[in-house]
Amino acid sequence: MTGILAVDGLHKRFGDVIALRDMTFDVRPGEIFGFVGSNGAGKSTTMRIILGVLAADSGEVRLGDKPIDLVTRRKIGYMPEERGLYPKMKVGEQLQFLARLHGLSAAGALASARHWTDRLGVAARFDDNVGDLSLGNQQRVQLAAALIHDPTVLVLDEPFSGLDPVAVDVMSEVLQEKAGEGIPVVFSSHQLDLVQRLCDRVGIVARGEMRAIGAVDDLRARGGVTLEVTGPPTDRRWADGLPGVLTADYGPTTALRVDPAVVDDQQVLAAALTVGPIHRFTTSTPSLTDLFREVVTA
Ligand SMILES: Nc1ncnc2c1ncn2[C@@H]1O[C@H](COP(=O)(O)OP(=O)(O)OP(=O)(O)O)[C@@H](O)[C@H]1O
Repeated sequence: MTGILAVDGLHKRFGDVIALRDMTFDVRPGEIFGFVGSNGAGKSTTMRIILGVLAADSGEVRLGDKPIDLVTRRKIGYMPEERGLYPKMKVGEQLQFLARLHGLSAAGALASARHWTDRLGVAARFDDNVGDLSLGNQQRVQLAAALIHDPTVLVLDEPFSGLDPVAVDVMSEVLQEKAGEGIPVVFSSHQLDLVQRLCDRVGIVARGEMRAIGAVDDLRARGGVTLEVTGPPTDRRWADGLPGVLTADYGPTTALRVDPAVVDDQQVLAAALTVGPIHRFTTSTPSLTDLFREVVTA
């Protein structure tokens, strides 16, 4: 049993730059947690501290109930932002070498290297030097390197950057599979459509601080719901004063910001029909991208 990965109150300063202020979140077993934020927000710094590559000025990282130490850190599968493979070493040799470092037997290391290169679609490159692979294929090998020792936690810094759509699908499937085995999975990404699709929960960071955290749908719902109505004449303020209608932006398509707990969409539709025919009536919630913009620019 892995337990919760808890990042608790991390502070980190580089000279005058405050990289992290009270960075706090947790990732539960079986959960995929998306870590998003603008460039320089502090994602890589947080991940490096989790891995112990960097020390925090204060705060703590725990796995289960215990502060993370050298032994528990070895159980983490990590994909660093600066990809750390040796370009002149063969794919298979490199993976076996990393597996042996994690304590696997020679036979176990070979089996694991074969398994992951096959699973990630780079089996044909087993005997090629890493440096001769395309960047996307190198990234698949980098993921294999993170998985080679059957980790009980996954911490991946921008695993999707630069991947083609097929590789994105393979990477997504593997992350879902590992979460399905009950391990905590955290990854950073700027590809918010992917984060929205894959993650159970998401944390949005800006300037070293966690600004919003929660299930993607809950965060989106917090951003409000908009009813869009196409059809009624634009000069009639037909929605003013209806229960649950917060603002109304009249036009060829009228956008109503509504409180979903109060509004009755059928009442809104009936009110619209009193002034003219309705051609379209839809509900929309903000995307993760809308929310991200709002949070990081606040
Ligand atoms: N070794 C370092 N020395 C000095 N400053 C650093 C160092 N590492 C990070 N920083 C600074 O700390 C802040 C956070 O950087 P970090 O790399 O964690 O951001 P990030 O969210 O991963 O960004 P990106 O999305 O661009 O990768 C930035 O202002 C960065 O310049």
